[in-house]
Amino acid sequence: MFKIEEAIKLDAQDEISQYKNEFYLMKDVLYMDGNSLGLLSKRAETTLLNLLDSWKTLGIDGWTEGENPWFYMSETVGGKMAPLVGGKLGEVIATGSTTSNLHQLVATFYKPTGNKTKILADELNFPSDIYALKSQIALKGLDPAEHLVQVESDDGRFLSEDRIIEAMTEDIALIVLPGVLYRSGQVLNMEKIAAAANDRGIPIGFDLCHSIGSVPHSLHEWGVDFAFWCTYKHLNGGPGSVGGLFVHEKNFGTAPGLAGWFGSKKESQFDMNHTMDPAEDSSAFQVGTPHVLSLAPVIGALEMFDEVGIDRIREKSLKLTGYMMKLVEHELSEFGFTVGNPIDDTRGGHILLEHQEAARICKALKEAGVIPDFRAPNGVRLAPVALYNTFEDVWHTIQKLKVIMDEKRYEKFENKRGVVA
Ligand SMILES: Cc1ncc(COP(=O)(O)O)c(C=O)c1O
Ligand SMILES: Nc1c(O)cccc1C(=O)C[C@H](N)C(=O)O
Repeated sequence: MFKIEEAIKLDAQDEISQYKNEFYLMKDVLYMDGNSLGLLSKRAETTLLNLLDSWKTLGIDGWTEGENPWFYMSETVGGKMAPLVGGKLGEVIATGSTTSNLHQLVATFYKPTGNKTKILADELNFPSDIYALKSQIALKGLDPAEHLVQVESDDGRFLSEDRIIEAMTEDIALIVLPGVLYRSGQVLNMEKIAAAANDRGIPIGFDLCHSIGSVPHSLHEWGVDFAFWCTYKHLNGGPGSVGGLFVHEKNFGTAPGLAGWFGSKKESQFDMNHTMDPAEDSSAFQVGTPHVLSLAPVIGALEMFDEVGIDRIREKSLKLTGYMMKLVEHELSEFGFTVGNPIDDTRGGHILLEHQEAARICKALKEAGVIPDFRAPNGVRLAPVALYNTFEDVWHTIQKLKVIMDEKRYEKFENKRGVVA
């Protein structure tokens, strides 16, 4: 069970193991950071190079000609992401970044009126979301200290769905929550939470940065009003690759809070009228010219999700993290780690090991050829990725961590994070 032979056996049983050959794996490196920046695949590289070629050979005509006409790319890539979030065609658009999409969606769906003026969030979400929510509240002339309600966590790791639902009181005008928590990897029961929000008539949106490409979603069926995400983590779209958003078709026709000409109907966009004629679907929530160079690699990266399907990815991901947790328990029990992720199937695509020396343990792991990431104040996140990591990678990672702990190799580093952790 704990010997390398077990890892070799598990790899031999893995039906999607061939996909690791699609990626540029770094030499002598065990890459466990797909939840911050996924690796480059050959297909993503190809679609990026093809895009450059279309610019080279077509110039301005690249907007409407060539393999992937730029004018329609946001819609076509959105369509390819739709199965990953359980959206219908037209409900998903590739655009913006996580934070800019959140701004767009809050500007659209946050309509404080009468006593209903507050936004419900949580105290564990990624800081950028909280900054955006506070600034949107301030833009309405309201005080964020009073109008942002953050559901508390008992242990700093997990949120209780029941507590979230209890906080959906009369004064809540909008709800924004993560699908998977960025530190602990807890998968929130989005279906249950969305049903409660729908019952109370409160618009609800989810940040899917850590869940898209890692866990399946059925946003349309669950009645979620909107969602937003990045494509550079589990989708392997590259640093700064274009993000995405979902708007449920029940909300089509809602005027975009932040308007811009790329939100227009395609056929009238170039009429140059000063009265906007917004698209009838999620396209309406685009603002300016798409960042086509940062969108191009996403096309190739998504092909593999289409071929494999999110259910098989989730199945392997759970096996990888399950195997990793067993090894942690067996090999690292004497070194003072606490497993900070859910141990059952409500964990997402990574595990979180908490330790007071976490910052320098991460540095020692990097020195030993393992790429983790550190999350303040005490977290080592390890994300074995279904498309390119193996069970052997997991085995070697834990063996290396054991040596680091056993020989206290982390002691030569300062217990302080780097500029980009
Ligand atoms: C959950 C979550 N929300 C928001 C962000 C911010 O995303 P962006 O920099 O793409 O706006 C990140 C990561 O960067 C994240 O993990
Ligand atoms: N977006 C990032 C960046 O620009 C640099 C380094 C890391 C990131 C990340 O995405 C971090 C990620 N949101 C997290 O969960 O911590």
